[in-house]
Amino acid sequence: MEKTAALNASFTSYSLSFNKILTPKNSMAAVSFLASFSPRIHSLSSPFPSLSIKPKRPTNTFQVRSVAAPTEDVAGFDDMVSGKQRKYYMLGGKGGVGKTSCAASLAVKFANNGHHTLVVSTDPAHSLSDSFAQDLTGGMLVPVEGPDFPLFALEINPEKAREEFRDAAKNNGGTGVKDFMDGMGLGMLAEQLGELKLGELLDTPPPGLDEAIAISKVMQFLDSPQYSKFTRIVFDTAPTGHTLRLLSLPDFLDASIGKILKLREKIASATSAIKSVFGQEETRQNAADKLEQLRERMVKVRDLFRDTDSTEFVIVTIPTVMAVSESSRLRASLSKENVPVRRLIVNQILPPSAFDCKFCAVKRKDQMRALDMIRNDPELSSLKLIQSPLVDMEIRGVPALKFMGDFVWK
Ligand SMILES: Nc1ncnc2c1ncn2[C@@H]1O[C@H](COP(=O)(O)OP(=O)(O)OP(=O)(O)O)[C@@H](O)[C@H]1O
Repeated sequence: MEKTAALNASFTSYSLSFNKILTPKNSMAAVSFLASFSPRIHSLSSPFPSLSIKPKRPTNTFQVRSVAAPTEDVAGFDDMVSGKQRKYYMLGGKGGVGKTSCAASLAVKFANNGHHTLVVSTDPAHSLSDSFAQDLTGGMLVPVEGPDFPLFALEINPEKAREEFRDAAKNNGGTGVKDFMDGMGLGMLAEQLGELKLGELLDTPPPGLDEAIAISKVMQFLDSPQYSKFTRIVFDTAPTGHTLRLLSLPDFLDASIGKILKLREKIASATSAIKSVFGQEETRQNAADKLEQLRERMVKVRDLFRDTDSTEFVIVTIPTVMAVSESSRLRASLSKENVPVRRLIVNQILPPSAFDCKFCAVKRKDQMRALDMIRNDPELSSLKLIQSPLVDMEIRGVPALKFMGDFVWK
């Protein structure tokens, strides 16, 4: 009975209805996490000065109090949420640091604050479904149940799409390729692939083709009027390497298409007289126009990712030397690509404790060293630092994501 009562733990100042996800086991875990923010410990070493918990007397309910602190507005969420113009947030970083959890919690928070929100995963190893504890697979927009305003999720599997593309190329000698590429919003590229025999290159795909398919699919959705209502788009990106290819691809395509177009012009001027005799001039012109359209679309994507007014890349990391080093390189690459970065989430920081075991004490020291490294890193020190605690339960499902969102996105 006592455990059942604990299930009803109420986290009042967060207005958190956590009951749906609490089992007797993890409810105690939640309680122990929250209890670790006791005011006494907080005054010693808490890296989260705005949080403290005060267990109520013997009533089996717990209360998290939000204590006013100068750095209360750590993430600057008010700024992120304000305005109805469409904004894009891309969350990226090293594998396993918590990108999906941070992206999903941000999407839930946007949706709970009045935005029609879309969360997109471009990571071939998707975990959005796991994070939301709902089946979001299928490559289409799927509504997420729970938030106050509509939240949709889209899991794109670029590698699978490429496989399908390659199979279509083999089986249908090109026609199936066009149908498939049309479906992906890349019909004009298919024509070029056919004409230039680029299809053969799929056995050794050009860098970034997977990401091209991912971008193209998202743009296809967002271009259509029925999706114009989405005012916040959150990308849960693949680990660092993929992300950088994704960002540099529009430039790569822009350059290649530019070259192809020039080449075509030269060939065209030499052969147009002959071709027009055989009635092929119109087809050639049509294909060139479509290629130009693709180029323009990619330029649009590239500009979007670099638009400081509408786009922001949020780096997620953990307090280890390796992760911080990778984040620093990522920031440098993003700066080179002119992608706006303002925030750095340091996730999975050990919560304060008065009684560290030897393991925890060593770990904590390591984490503090990594945090110092961030403060002294030329690429990272200027970013808004968002510190997110390691919680001793799995963050799964909308109520848990809301819970995480409330301490990360303040
Ligand atoms: N602050 C946290 N406290 C405790 N567990 C966390 C925290 N953040 C994330 N996790 C857990 O860590 C695991 C990995 O998180 P997540 O899937 O969000 O990472 P990721 O960076 O997206 O991983 P991948 O690179 O594999 O896609 C999950 O089990 C998640 O619940």
